[in-house]
Amino acid sequence: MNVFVTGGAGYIGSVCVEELIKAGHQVTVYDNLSEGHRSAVDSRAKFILGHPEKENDLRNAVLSTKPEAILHFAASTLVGESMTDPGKYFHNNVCNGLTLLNAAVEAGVKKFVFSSTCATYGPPDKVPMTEDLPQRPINPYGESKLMFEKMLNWYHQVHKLEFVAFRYFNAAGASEQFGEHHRIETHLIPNILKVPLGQSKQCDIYGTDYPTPDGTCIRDYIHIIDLAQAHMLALAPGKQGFYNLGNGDGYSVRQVIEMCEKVSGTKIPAIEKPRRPGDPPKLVAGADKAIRELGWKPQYPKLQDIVTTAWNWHKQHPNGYSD
Ligand SMILES: NC(=O)c1ccc[n+]([C@@H]2O[C@H](COP(=O)([O-])OP(=O)(O)OC[C@H]3O[C@@H](n4cnc5c(N)ncnc54)[C@H](O)[C@@H]3O)[C@@H](O)[C@H]2O)c1
Ligand SMILES: O=c1ccn([C@@H]2O[C@H](COP(=O)(O)OP(=O)(O)O[C@H]3O[C@H](CO)[C@H](O)[C@H](O)[C@H]3O)[C@@H](O)[C@H]2O)c(=O)[nH]1
Repeated sequence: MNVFVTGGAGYIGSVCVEELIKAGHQVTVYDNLSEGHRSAVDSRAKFILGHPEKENDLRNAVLSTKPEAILHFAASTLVGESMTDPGKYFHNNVCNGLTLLNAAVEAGVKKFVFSSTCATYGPPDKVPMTEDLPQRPINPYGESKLMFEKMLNWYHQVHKLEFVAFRYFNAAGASEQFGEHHRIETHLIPNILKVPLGQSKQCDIYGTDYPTPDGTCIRDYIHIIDLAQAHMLALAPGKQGFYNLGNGDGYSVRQVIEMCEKVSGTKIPAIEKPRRPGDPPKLVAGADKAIRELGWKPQYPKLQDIVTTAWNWHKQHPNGYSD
C-alpha cells in the first residue's frame, strides 16, 4: 500500500516505518522533527519535513502523496509536561489532528490508524483493562487523545473513514536499527539505562506511596516491534475500531530497575522522589480483542527481552541519534 506516516521520525514511528518497508509497503514520512530525528527515518522512505506553524503543509503533503492509508503517530506525548502546558497538547494532538483528518477525507484515504493510549482511561476500576472500561483521563495528554478518538469515531460515522485506534500501554525496547532517543528523556527504561551507560549516577523513582505491593507505579511494557506488527494487521480491509495493545503483565518501577540491573550486570542506585503529577498507580492491558480480531501475537512479551533489546541499542548508540 501507499502509506503516509506522521511522526515517522519518532521512537515508535521509526520502527513502524522499518516494518512497513520490510512488508513491501511504499512509505512517506511526514515529521516536523520537533522530537524525532532525520536519521531515524529508514532511508528507503520518502521524507517530508513539516512546519509546526503551517497547517497547509500537512494538507498539501497528504494530497500530493495520495495515500491509501495514514498511520498517525505525530503528537506531543508527555504526561508530566501536559500537566504544566495543556495548551500545547490540545493544539498539537487535537487541532493539528483535525487538519490531518480533513485531509484524509479529502484525499479519499481508505484506512486511518491512530496511536492512542491507555492514558485515555485514567485510573481503571479493574485490571486487566478492557476496551469497554469508562474513559476518564486524569491528565491533558490523555484527554487530548480521547478527544481525537471521538473525532475519529464521528468521521467514521459521517464520512465512512475506516479506522483502527490503538491504545498502547508503555512502549519500550528497540529494533536492531532504531531505538528510543528523546531530547529530554522522561521515560523510565531509557532513564534507568543511563546509569549502566555511565551517563547518570542514579535513577529516580517518582512516588513510593502508591497502593501497589512495593508502593511504586505499575505499568505494562510492550515491545515496539510488537506494536508495529499490530499496525500491519490493522491495514487489512474491514479492520475497524478501538484496540488495547499490551502484554497483560504489570511491572512496578522497582521491578523494572531490578530487570535493568540484571540485563546490564550493573548495580543501579535509585533515589526516591515525590509522585509525578498525572500518574495513575496501575495500568495493565487486557489485549484479547486485538489477539482475537486482528490475529495479533506479540513476539517479545517478556520484560527481560524488552529491556535487553533496549540495552543493546543504547550500548550501540550511547548518545542516541547524531541529529
Ligand atoms: N511511547 C509510549 O509509551 C506511548 C504510549 C502510548 C501512546 N503513544 C503514542 O504513540 C505515538 C508515538 O509516540 P513516540 O513515543 O514515538 O513519540 P515521539 O515523540 O518519539 O514521536 C512523535 C513524533 O511526532 C513528531 N511530531 C510531533 N508533532 C508533530 C507535528 N505537529 N507535525 C509533524 N510531526 C510531529 C515528532 O517530531 C516525533 O518525531 C504518539 O502519538 C504517542 O502519543 C506512545
Ligand atoms: O525516571 C523516571 C521515569 C518514570 N518513572 C515512573 O515510571 C512509570 C512509567 O513512566 P514513563 O514516563 O516511562 O511512562 P508513562 O506511563 O508516564 O507514559 C507512557 O505511557 C502513557 C500511557 O500510560 C502515555 O501514552 C505516554 O505517551 C507514554 O510516555 C511512571 O509511574 C513514572 O512515574 C520513574 O519513576 N522515574
